Amino acid sequence: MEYRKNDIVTLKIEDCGIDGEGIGKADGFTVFVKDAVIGDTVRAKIMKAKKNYGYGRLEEIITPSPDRVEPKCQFARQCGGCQLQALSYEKQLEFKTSKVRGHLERIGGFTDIPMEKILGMDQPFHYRNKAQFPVGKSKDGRIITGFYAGRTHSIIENRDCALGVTRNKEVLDRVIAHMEKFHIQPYDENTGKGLVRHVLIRYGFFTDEMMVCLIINGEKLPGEEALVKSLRQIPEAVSVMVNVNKKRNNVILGEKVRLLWGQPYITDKIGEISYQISPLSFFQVNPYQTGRLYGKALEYAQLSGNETVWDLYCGIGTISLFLAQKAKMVRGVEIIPAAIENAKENACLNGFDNTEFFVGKAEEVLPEQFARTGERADVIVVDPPRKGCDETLLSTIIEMQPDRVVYVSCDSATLARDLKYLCERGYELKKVCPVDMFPNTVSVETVVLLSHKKPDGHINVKVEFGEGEGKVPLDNIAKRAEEYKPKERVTYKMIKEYIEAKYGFKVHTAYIAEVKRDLGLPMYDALNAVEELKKPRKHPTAEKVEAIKDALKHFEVI
Ligand SMILES: C[S@@+](CC[C@H](N)C(=O)[O-])C[C@H]1O[C@@H](n2cnc3c(N)ncnc32)[C@H](O)[C@@H]1O
Repeated sequence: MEYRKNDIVTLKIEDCGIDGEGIGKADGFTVFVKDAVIGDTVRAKIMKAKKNYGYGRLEEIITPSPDRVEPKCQFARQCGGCQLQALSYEKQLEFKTSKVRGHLERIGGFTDIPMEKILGMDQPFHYRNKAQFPVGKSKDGRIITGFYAGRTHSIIENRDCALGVTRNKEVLDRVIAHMEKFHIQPYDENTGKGLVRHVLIRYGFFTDEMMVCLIINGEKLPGEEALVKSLRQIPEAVSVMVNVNKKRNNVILGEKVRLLWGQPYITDKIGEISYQISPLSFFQVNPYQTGRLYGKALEYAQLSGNETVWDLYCGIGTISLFLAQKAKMVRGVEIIPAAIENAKENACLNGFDNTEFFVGKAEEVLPEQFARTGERADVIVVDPPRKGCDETLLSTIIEMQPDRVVYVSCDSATLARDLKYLCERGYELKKVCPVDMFPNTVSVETVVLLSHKKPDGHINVKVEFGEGEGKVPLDNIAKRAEEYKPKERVTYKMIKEYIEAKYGFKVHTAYIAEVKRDLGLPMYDALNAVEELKKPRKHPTAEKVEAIKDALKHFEVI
């Protein structure tokens, strides 16, 4: 049956989408319902309808799922941060495990997946060591801070997020009081006017050191000394900074930082290793789980002390130093120069002399170094951003033939794509362990061990097809051929329709092509492609990039 906009449907929710939305069917018509969880029976109003599927707004929970729980945060439904707070933690872990498994099966083509039990948390709240609160104004003109409502830039006022540290509230109270006292205006995205854009707070869970950094649309903040005086009353404060961002875009941090008081970093520990973390550094946000994640990477690396290891996409050297405890030599590569400075400092701070760090793109540094020295690696660890590894890098790994590859991933779709590449060229999937770094959200981290298949000789096998003893039945071949049949081609039109239905905006073909290119997906030459563009090409906004990636995931392209 086909449904139209504004129709009301009753559904049993049977599945969970990649963004945590409930999925159910009404007379064969699939409906995605935000805020519905598996096991609920709900009434939903169709907001967008396509031929076979639509998007519904939750109107009523007729029978709640046995796995439904009361969200800890009163803003859980409006806020874009926690998509799964209404689902029991046990079921969240099941959802994440099946998300990873699904990607490995569908995108990677793996069948027997050596999956370990997901590493979850005992207390899945107040785990974030970093928070970035946007600052704005309420309808009645008050200065407010909180979080953006899902897929919008309107602020839900909340100084007490259930995922952040409880100290955040005191910092925000003091910053807002300072802004009111000195008549400082929050930044307005629409006009580009106003000063304070965000408040960034970082907290060292194992050292109790706190950094407060105000991101401002200017060089100076009125009453800087008074602000420092106020924030210093918080016993954990060790650093007060400003970050200058005058650009009119969605990127939170600018490049320039200025110290107002204290030290330009906080220190925190993971296991036995100390790290200095500055406002711009990438550092995992869940320190409890980070130790377990890195511990798993170290376990998979199987180091005895004689190995040469590369840690690619190394950030401030977090995994590198963990590995350096047990390896002969660790070489890290990272694109951000400041992070490499931190990595070197962190190596000194912890007394390691068996590390070396390179600034640059992993896909350029590794082939260059391999060509220059010819030295192979015993183990290669990769921890790329969501888009996964560049193909040049993967082909260099194949050439270098390390015994083991440990892949740490924050996006199981691109992970599956990259594993397929490596496993088609001599590697074997040995272990997969999902780690819940972000409870109550749909994200999941995964650690994977691949080992190199070393042929120890050749045997000749004679195969006879047909029926009868010792013969391979032709049915099996037909079955396998069916499995390998190419999937329906996903067209740009399908992607555009999906995005318009789900997000309510249109995306240009060129934008889809750009995202595909960035993800390293195969591109086909357009017949009408021109060599030079008359006008420089515009790029999609972050919101459109996310929508396109979502559509590519939906159609299982990634
Ligand atoms: C997911 S983070 C991992 C950082 C680190 N391993 C950790 O656990 O803290 C990915 C890192 O890759 C860096 N990066 C992004 N593209 C890169 C590239 N092409 N080559 C090297 N590093 C890159 C980012 O700056 C970021 O620090």
